[in-house]
Amino acid sequence: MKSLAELGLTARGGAEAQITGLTVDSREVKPGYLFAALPGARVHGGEFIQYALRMKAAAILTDAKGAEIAAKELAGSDAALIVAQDPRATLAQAASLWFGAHSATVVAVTGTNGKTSVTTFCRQIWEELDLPGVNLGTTGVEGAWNHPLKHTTPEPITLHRVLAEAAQNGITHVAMEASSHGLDQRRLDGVILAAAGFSNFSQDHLDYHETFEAYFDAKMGLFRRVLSEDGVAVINLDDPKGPEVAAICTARGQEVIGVGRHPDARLRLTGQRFDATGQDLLFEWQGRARQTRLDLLGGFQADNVLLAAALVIAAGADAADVFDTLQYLTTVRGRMELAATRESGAAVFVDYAHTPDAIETALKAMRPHVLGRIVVIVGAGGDRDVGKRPLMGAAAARNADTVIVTDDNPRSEDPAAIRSAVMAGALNAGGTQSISEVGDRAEAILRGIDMLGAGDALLIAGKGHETGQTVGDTVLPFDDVEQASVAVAALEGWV
Ligand SMILES: CC(=O)N[C@H]1[C@@H](OP(=O)(O)OP(=O)(O)OC[C@H]2O[C@@H](n3ccc(=O)[nH]c3=O)[C@H](O)[C@@H]2O)O[C@H](CO)[C@@H](O)[C@@H]1O[C@H](C)C(=O)N[C@@H](C)C(=O)N[C@H](CCC(=O)O)C(=O)O
Ligand SMILES: Nc1ncnc2c1ncn2[C@@H]1O[C@H](COP(=O)(O)OP(=O)(O)OP(=O)(O)O)[C@@H](O)[C@H]1O
Ligand SMILES: N[C@H](CCC[C@H](N)C(=O)O)C(=O)O
Ligand SMILES: [Mg+2]
Repeated sequence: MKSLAELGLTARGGAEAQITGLTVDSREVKPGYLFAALPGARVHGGEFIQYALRMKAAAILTDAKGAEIAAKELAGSDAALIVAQDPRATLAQAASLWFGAHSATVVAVTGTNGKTSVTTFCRQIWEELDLPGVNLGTTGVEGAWNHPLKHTTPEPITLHRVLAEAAQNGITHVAMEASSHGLDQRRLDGVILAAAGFSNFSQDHLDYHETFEAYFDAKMGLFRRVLSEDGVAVINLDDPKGPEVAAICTARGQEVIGVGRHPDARLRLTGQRFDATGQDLLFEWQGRARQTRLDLLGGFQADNVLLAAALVIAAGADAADVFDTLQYLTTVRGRMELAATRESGAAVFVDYAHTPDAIETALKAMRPHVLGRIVVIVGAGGDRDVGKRPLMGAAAARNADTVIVTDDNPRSEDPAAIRSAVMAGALNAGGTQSISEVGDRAEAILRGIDMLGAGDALLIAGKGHETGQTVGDTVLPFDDVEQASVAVAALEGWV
C-alpha cells in the first residue's frame, strides 16, 4: 500500500488515499485501486470511471475531459480525484514510484527498423561480459530471465512490474525497445536511462501517427524527454535523419556517440567483407582500428551490432572488452534466420521485414551471400498502415528475381484486398521479375521452396519470430521457420 504523496500525486482539495494497486482498465479495479482513466484512440477512459467507482477505486487519475465525463459520479463519491494535463505521463511516473524506482542499468532504442535486433545484441554482449541482462520488446523479455509481453513497449504499469521482477531475478542490465506508440503514449516516461539509441527512420505506422512529422516527433520523445541531459545518445549517423537527431541531442547537452560509416562517427565502420556464413568487419573506435568476425548474415546487422556495442559502452562497459565479444554474437530469432537448406544447398531465410525499407534492406543484404536467384515471399498486415502496402510490393519486385505475394495477419480486413495492394506495387515496379499471388501462406512457402535451384535463396518476409496468423479475431498457429522445414522435408522426400 502507498499513499498518493508517495506516488507523487496531488488530489483535488488535497485529499489523501491509501492505494492498493494501479490499473488503466476499469475491469481490473479492486477495492483501494487507483484507476487511470486515459484518453484512448477509440473511447475516453472517463466513460469507465463509474464502473471503477462501483468497484471501490480509492483514486481516479484522469484529464479535464475525463473529469467532465464522470462529473456526476465523481461528485457522489469520496474517491480522490487527480486531474492531470497529460495523465499518461503522470501515470508513468506513478508506476515507477509504485514499484520502487528500478535498479537496473537501462538502455532504450528507437527507430523504424532494428530495435529488436539492437536490444538483443546488447543483451548478448552483456551475457558475454558476465553481466546478467535481458532485452525487452517485440520478442518479450529474453535472456537471463524470460517472460512474454503483449506490446513491444509495455504500458507503464506492466513495464515497471517487469523491471521490478527482473531486478528480483538478479538482472542488472536491461535493453528495451522504445516504439513510437510507446513514446507517444508516454509508456516509458518513468524509466531512468543510462543511454538511448537511434537506428533509422522510414515509413511505418502512418495509420496511427498520420504524418511523417508526427511519427518522427514521437520517436524524438526518447531524446527530448525520456533520456536526461546527462544520458548518452548513440546515433546511427548514416541514416538521413541521423545528423538531425544528433543535433537535437547536442542541443539538450547530451553526450553523443555517432556510429556508422559517416566520417564523424566515433565508432566508425571502415570495411565489410561477406561470405557464405557471415562477414568480417573493420572499424575504428575513437580513431583506433580494429577487426572482428560476425557470424551474422546481412550487411545491416553490422550497423545494428555497432549501435549495440556503443550503447553497452555508453552504459559503462569497457570498450575493448565489448569488441572482444562481437565474434560470439548469434542470429536474432526471426531476423535473417537460416530456417532450412535444400539438398542442393539452396537456403531458406526467415526475416521480420514488414516495412518497405526493411524489405529492400533485407533483400539487398542477401545478394552478397547468394550466388543464384533470390525468391521473396511477402505480404502486409491488416489494420495497419495501408500506404506501405504497394511500397512493400515495389521494394520486393525491385530487389528480388521472383516475388510471391501472400497473407500476413489480415486481421479484420479482406485478405484479397491487402494482397492486391501489394501486387499492384510489385507489378508497377517495372523489371522482368516473375510476380505471382498465393493467398495461403503455407502453400506460398511450399511453392517458393520448390522454385529453388542450387545457389538460389528464398526470403520469407514479414512474420519473423511470430507463431500465429491472425485472421479476424482468430490466431491460427503458424510459424514460418517450421513451415519452411516441413516444406523442404516434403519436397526432398524425407517424409
Ligand atoms: C493504438 C494503441 O496503441 N492503443 C493502446 C491504447 O489503447 P487506447 O487508449 O486507444 O484504448 P481504448 O480502447 O480507446 O480505451 C481507452 C481507455 O479505456 C480503458 N478501458 C477500456 C474498456 C473498458 O471496459 N474499461 C477501460 O477502462 C482502456 O484501458 C484505455 O485506457 O492503450 C492501451 C492500454 O495501454 C493499449 O493496450 C492499446 O494498445 C493496442 C492494443 C495496440 O494494438 N497497440 C499497438 C498498435 C502498439 O502499441 N504497438 C506498438 C509497437 C508496434 C511496432 O513496433 O511495430 C507496441 O509498442 O507494441
Ligand atoms: N538497421 C536496419 N536497417 C534497415 N532494416 C533493418 C535494420 N535492422 C533490421 N532491419 C529489418 O527490419 C526487420 C525487423 O527488425 P527488428 O525486429 O530488429 O526491428 P524492430 O524495429 O524491432 O521492428 P518492430 O517495429 O516490429 O518492433 C528485420 O527483419 C530486417 O528485415
Ligand atoms: N509490430 C508490428 C509488426 C508487424 C508484423 C507483420 N507480421 C504484421 O502483422 O503486419 C505491427 O504490429 O505493426
Ligand atoms: Mg521490435
